[in-house]
Amino acid sequence: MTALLQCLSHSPLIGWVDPPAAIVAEVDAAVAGARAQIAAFAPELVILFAPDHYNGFFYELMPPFCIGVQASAIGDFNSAAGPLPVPQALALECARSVLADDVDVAISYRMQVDHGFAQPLEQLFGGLDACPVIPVFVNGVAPPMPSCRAARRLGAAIGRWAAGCGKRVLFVGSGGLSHEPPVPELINAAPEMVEKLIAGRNPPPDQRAARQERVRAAAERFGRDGSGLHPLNPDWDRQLLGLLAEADFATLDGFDNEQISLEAGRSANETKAWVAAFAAMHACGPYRTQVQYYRPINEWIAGFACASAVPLAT
Ligand SMILES: O=C(O)CCc1cccc(O)c1O
Ligand SMILES: [Fe+2]
Repeated sequence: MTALLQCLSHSPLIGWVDPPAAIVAEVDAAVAGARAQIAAFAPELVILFAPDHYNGFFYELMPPFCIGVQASAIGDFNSAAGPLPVPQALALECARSVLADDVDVAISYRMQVDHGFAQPLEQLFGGLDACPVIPVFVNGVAPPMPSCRAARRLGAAIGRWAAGCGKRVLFVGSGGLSHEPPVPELINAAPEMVEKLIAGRNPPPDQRAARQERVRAAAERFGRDGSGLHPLNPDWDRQLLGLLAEADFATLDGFDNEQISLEAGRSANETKAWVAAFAAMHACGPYRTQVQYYRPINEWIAGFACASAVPLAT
């Protein structure tokens, strides 16, 4: 087996605003299963698709997609901080191949990433530096956003490169599913916030703390009585999981960003990281998907899912 896929929702609220212990235990068991499957596979390279939440990417220059050639995690909430072990030559080779395939992607030699990247690496590997990783930013938060179709085409191009790179590759997708946490928005923002969204790298600690406290308070309320935020949408989540499992990229290509936001919350656009990861896996051959876990978890503001995929022919 030379390819494996693991997708999972992220939430920085894990450990901050938790659902009942039995639910936390369910998620822990699902993640432990994913870890064991990955350990048995022993990946030589991780290609990690994930969004950002105005921690590393800003409107000063907001690409739809970006491959990190050098990258570090900023450590928001309680996520790990520090450099990611990016194999530079491989990341460049990947970018070159994708661009030669007529799929445009930015590259960065100073990519900053947040919990969207750090959390899956911590959950699946116990830390940031366990395995070489090519981080791929997918803009799932800052409008105007790339389409599902563009995410699928990016993933497929990366998958075609990965299929020929001679390594055991683990594709990881991070984010979603349905949710709408209180991420700031450029539209209607006050001038001070506008500046932060355009050029807000490395904010002072008190500003970061205030922002995190806003998210925490919203999660507490949403967890208590389901109020204050766009409701999670289990039907939408299950439909998405079904389409990914069936590799029905034709239907996924037809998803519209506005419609996603209306039905499943604005941050459901993060699930393009899943679409890209599954498309990459699909480029390596037919696969079989296992949904290891799903539950809408208000306390974490997330339709929370774990799904893996293995090649059919093994
Ligand atoms: O950083 C932020 O402000 C948003 C944090 C956040 C909360 C819940 C679910 C998420 O997927 C997420 O990213
Ligand atoms: Fe997120």
